[in-house]
Amino acid sequence: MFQQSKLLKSFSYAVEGMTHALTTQRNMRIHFVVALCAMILSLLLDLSKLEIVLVFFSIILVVAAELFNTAIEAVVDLVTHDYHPLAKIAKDMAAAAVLLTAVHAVIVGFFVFFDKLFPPKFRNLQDTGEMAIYVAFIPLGILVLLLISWRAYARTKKQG
Ligand SMILES: Nc1ncnc2c1ncn2[C@@H]1O[C@H](COP(=O)(O)OP(=O)(O)OP(=O)(O)O)[C@@H](O)[C@H]1O
Repeated sequence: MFQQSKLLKSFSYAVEGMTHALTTQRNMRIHFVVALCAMILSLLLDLSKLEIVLVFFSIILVVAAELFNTAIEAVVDLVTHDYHPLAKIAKDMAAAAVLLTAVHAVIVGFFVFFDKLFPPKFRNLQDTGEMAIYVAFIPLGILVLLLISWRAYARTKKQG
């Protein structure tokens, strides 16, 4: 009985945290609306088990990252409201983590929903053209990684 009420309490704290994030964070509200649309689309379209798991995994990843981001922002603001380079690093990194999960979700959404919303027969693309759309993500990913690496390298050189 005692254990059960402890468990219920932990659950209610978690719901409280989620509610707080939803009330205070505009980005969280956007994530919720997009997640709702993705779930409704998943219901309407004929998705495989793996596709459903991927969609849910992506949603949970983004929401969890946003919760961590909000938690980090709260802790940083608790420590200081003055400008501090470490506060900036903490907040920027937390924001970067959310961005990464959001990019991942967009890629998963594209791979899962695109063909179902726009079946290949309604598009004027040959097989090679079809593949090119999907494969385009790879050079794009490589380009982004190289750009960030180059930026980091340039900064290290500048700092001596
Ligand atoms: N105390 C601080 N010291 C240095 N830079 C800060 C500080 N607080 C915020 N920043 C900078 O301002 C940016 C925005 O911080 P802020 O706390 O306003 O987050 P936010 O815009 O509300 O983020 P989110 O949209 O995720 O809620 C941070 O990413 C960071 O670069």
